[in-house]
Amino acid sequence: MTTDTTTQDATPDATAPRETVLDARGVTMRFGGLTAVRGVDLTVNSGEIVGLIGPNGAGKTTFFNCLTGLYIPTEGEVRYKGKVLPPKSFKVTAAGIARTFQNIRLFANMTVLENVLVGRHTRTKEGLWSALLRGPGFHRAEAASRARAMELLEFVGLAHKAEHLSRNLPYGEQRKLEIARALASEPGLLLLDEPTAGMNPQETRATEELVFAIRDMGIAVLVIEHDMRFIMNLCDRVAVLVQGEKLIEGDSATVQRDERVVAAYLGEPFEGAPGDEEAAEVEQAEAHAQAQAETEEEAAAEAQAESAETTTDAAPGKENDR
Ligand SMILES: Nc1ncnc2c1ncn2[C@@H]1O[C@H](COP(=O)(O)OP(=O)(O)OP(=O)(O)O)[C@@H](O)[C@H]1O
Repeated sequence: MTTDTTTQDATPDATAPRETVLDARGVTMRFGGLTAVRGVDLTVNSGEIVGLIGPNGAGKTTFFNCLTGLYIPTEGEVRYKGKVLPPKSFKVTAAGIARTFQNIRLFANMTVLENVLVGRHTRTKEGLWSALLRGPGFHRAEAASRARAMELLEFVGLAHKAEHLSRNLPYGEQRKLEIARALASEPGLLLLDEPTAGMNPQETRATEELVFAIRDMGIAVLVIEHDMRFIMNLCDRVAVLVQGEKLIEGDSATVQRDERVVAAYLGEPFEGAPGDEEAAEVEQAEAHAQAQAETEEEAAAEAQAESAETTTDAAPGKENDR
């Protein structure tokens, strides 16, 4: 009976009305003369896993940084559950958005458990005096935090390593720990920046299951990833960024079929693609260089054949010695 209730509570009701968790409108980010993100709109609703893909340098991480207060967008607005987000990352975390980083950012000399406890600080109500005096309130809060941190480690499969130093974990487990730490702030939206980078296929598969489980806990997910199979299996919706602009957004099948997306990934220019002319110039130069190299090779082969004819009495094995 108890188990049934828990399962039902954890699984989002597909018929329940969707709430807009994240609403980014016209987000633009310029660095001097470079526009890394241009006028991007994106929403994430409760119960959704949304993918953000695009070639290297497309602006995905910059967009994430605009959502999490690391960057203040040059233009545009980001709302979380209807409220405009404050331009400070710790306030964004307190509001309910947590993230992981492309380059893992753990406290290497802290234990696995301590890393998760750090992630709980935005949810700990005990103030400075309580912490200094270490009164009963502090001890109660600390015990509750540790219990929750252990639950989260259990959830990601790292409870047995709670007392290990985080720097001693294999790479795949460090990524899991980053996720546990992000979950420790009890977010309503989790942003994952390349969660499977450097993972083997089994670890990637396990991460897929983990993200589904996070969604089933009632947390909406926005994920950047280069592994297409992972994205297509996982996401309800996928948005594609190319050179800072949103090229297309749709379900996995629609995005996968779109020839502009295929072209952007394979590096093939599509009609009207930004940088078309430059790509054509590079192609032309490469073709020219190759033709020249072939002509030189032919000339060298001819010269070699001629010299072989004039030295017919060369000792056996001479050819190999050269
Ligand atoms: N702080 C910064 N200052 C100047 N330029 C930046 C800064 N951050 C990013 N850029 C530039 O903005 C563009 C987008 O970079 P970004 O890292 O957001 O792309 P990305 O899609 O996340 O790439 P990748 O998939 O390789 O991680 C790049 O041209 C990058 O060099």
